[in-house]
Amino acid sequence: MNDGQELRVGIAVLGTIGKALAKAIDAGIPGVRLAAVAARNQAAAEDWLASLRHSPPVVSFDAMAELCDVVVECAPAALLGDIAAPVLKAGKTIIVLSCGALLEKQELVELARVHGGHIHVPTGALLGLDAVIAAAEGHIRSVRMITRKPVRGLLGAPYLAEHGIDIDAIEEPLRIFSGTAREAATGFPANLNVAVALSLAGVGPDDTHLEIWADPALTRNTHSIVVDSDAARLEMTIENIPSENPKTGRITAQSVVALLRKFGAPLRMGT
Ligand SMILES: NC(=O)C1=CN([C@@H]2O[C@H](COP(=O)(O)OP(=O)(O)OC[C@H]3O[C@@H](n4cnc5c(N)ncnc54)[C@H](OP(=O)(O)O)[C@@H]3O)[C@@H](O)[C@H]2O)C=CC1
Ligand SMILES: O=C([O-])CC(=O)C(=O)O
Repeated sequence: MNDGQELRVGIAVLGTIGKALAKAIDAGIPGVRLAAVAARNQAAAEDWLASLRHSPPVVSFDAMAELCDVVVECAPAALLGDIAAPVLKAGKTIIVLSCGALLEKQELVELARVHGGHIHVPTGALLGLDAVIAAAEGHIRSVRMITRKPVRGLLGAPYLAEHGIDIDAIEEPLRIFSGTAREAATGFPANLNVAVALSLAGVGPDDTHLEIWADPALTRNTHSIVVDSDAARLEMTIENIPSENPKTGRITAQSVVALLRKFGAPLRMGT
């Protein structure tokens, strides 16, 4: 925090989630200020930001770590290390949406530990992480998730090309993947962050089982989870309305807004 105890937030980068977040912060979250934004096309970003009430500077990832207390990573997964490392080296907090990439970047957790920084994975497009985290304080016997997505929410995933799976013209639901959250993170880096978030909250990426279905009749990204533990059995489903990016549910940005609001709130709900 700076002297005024105002939380200075940075957004990296200005895609679908980034823009929704920038608008929400600009509209007003008590105690929170949009202090900087990173984007690869500086001129386009400055153009877009000019419509905000308070337009922040467009800066590099390194400068963002200096200017902000908290940085929200909402970029392609391949950029996670470049965005997070300077933030963590500065002992600050990074909110990570491309959490699938964290599995291959465990050194970031060590950086956070050494420098007193924090990595926060929000609930994002999922539900129930609070209950899964609580269940993990006891013994979880199994975690299973079934994801069903419209075809356009899955197109472009490397797993499809690697396995010669063509979903363009399917007319019936097709199971395209069955495996662990870790395998899904590699095969679907832009589509299944939620499975990795669930795994990190619960029993880890190698013991969290996942099926992915492409369903041409669906309009929503749907995740159904069953957790069996010695404290509770959880059964939960979320049907996400896609944003402008068909891979990304609208609720994802709202999850981060809710988290930022919590940082400054006298009454904080949830685990
Ligand atoms: N944890 C969760 O629950 C969820 C996580 N996600 C993840 O959040 C991340 C962001 O999602 P979303 O906002 O929908 O993604 P978008 O595709 O809408 O935005 C990505 C942005 O990244 C920019 N970009 C691409 N390459 C570079 C680069 N080399 N340097 C700087 N910027 C670059 C693009 O810029 P340009 O406009 O110039 O092309 C674009 O603006 C993704 O990794 C997604 O998988 C999404 C949903 C849920
Ligand atoms: O997992 C993701 O990255 C996104 C997702 O499924 C959703 O928005 O429903």
